[in-house]
Amino acid sequence: YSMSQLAQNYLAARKIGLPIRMIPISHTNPIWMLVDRRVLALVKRIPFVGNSSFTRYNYRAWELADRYYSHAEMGDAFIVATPGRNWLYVADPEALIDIFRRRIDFPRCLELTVDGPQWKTQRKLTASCFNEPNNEIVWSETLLLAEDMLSYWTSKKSIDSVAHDTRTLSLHVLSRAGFGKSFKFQGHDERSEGNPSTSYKDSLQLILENCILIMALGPKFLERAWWLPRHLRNLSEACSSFQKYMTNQYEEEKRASSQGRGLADRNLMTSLIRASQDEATAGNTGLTESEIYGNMFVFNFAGHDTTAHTFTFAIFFLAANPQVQDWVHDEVRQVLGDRKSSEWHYNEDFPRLKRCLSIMLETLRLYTPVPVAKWTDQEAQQLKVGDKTVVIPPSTMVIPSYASVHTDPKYWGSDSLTWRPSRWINATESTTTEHDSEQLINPQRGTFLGWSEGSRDCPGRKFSQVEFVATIATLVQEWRFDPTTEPGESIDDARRRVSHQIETDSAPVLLLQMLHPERAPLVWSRR
Ligand code: HEM
Repeated sequence: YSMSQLAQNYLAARKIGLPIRMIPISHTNPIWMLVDRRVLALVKRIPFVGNSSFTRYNYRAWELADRYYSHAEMGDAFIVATPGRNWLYVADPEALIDIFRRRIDFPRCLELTVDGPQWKTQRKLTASCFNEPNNEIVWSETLLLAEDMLSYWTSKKSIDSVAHDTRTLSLHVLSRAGFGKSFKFQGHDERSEGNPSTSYKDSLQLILENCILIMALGPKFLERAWWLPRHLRNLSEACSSFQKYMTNQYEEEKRASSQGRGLADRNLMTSLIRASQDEATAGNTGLTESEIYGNMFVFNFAGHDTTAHTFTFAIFFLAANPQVQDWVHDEVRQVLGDRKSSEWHYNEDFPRLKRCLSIMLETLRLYTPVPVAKWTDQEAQQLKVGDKTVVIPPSTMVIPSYASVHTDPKYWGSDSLTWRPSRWINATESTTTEHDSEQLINPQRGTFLGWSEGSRDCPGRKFSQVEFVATIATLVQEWRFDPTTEPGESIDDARRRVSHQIETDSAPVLLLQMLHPERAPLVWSRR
């Protein structure tokens, strides 16, 4: 059956007229996904078979290892025919912009949020909550948390919990900027077991750690199933306690607004309630209570691991590249001097910390955490790729080749595979100070898609940038960090080991992440 499906898909792919590669197993087959890398590592050793489309394309996220090579061989678009669907990979910047623009023609394959006209209302309201007052909250809360994280890290001989601690930081920033709830940072060894049925933070943490399970089983099922194992019952308690918290917030904001005053705090939840009520007052459709809860869940889900994984990659890249640490440190000293973080100002300081931001951009360029998959759904679609127009049949996956456009030497130069944040900075004619003459470059449209593009791009882009810049500036202002050395290893060897680990031990779990960052502990020393 599989082979006949593959043959049919191959014939359909031939009609499109683009280069084709065939793979015998669908790379999204869940059983295959459990063993794909292990099996292929064995197959690679077999002479003649070892180097084939099967070993090259038949696993999830092969794009990361392949970078721009397949597109260099086959051009800006090619098809991988599988027994499931045909997958069209596109690396032409203009065609990509066209795909992102045509939201209806190329919908997301897996919808996290709603789509259609309902989406339009929701997006308008949700986007309005990601505003400058909220970014200011992100800035000040991140500074407090990053300061505490740094104190924790520098109080230890070495740190092997970077990934864990940056997840805590990102969760706490979300709970403050999302719901108005502040929590003190607790490092990996300081964390006490909380009670998810009474604590808002513990319930949110448990929910985010298990969101796929919750989505698969459904909160209603969990609620009714008293016979489930303890862990799942805890999860159910966390869902209801979190729901209670959201209901309280909702009622409070509604009360405040019916008395003609909004809550002073412009967090995402209160802003969303307010925006929705304004919309209803103007005679348009606002959001229902459950739509507000749904959106808050999506904000948390979408803003947690994305930022935390990016932090982990960036911190390990910095540990492996001390010269880049010095380069960012220079900027932080020029912009912030000796000022304590309580005296840093979002409006004045954040826009000047361009080198700090370039660390994030360069990390996302090479390790883009969120894969975006579109498809043609039930209709055939035309797409212009270069000077050729192709007709893509229904039910074809359409994949923006991030890993290719982000590393193609055509756009990024001959060292495109090297992590070099300074590529994002251009020095222009000097303005007031030497540092302020530096500007962030604007890459050619369609060649950098870290936060996606078009009407469904990431509304949390600036939120995540503010969080990232505030953290990096805090970490490098007075301290430097290096990998610990293993017996017989020089510090340069240790740095090479960390670079190698980033390259070879990163893969998608839910999102792309470093798989075992704890294997490379870091040590902190004062500058
Ligand atoms: C490094 C950090 C981040 C990266 C790389 C990132 C990337 C992305 C990407 C690529 C998408 C589009 C996904 C798709 O089309 O399937 C997206 C969507 C989204 N992101 Fe982010 N994101 C980040 C941080 C955040 C944060 C901090 C928040 C919120 C606090 C957030 C909220 C959202 C939401 C709500 C969507 C869905 C938008 C819609 O469907 O209209 N993101 N993000």
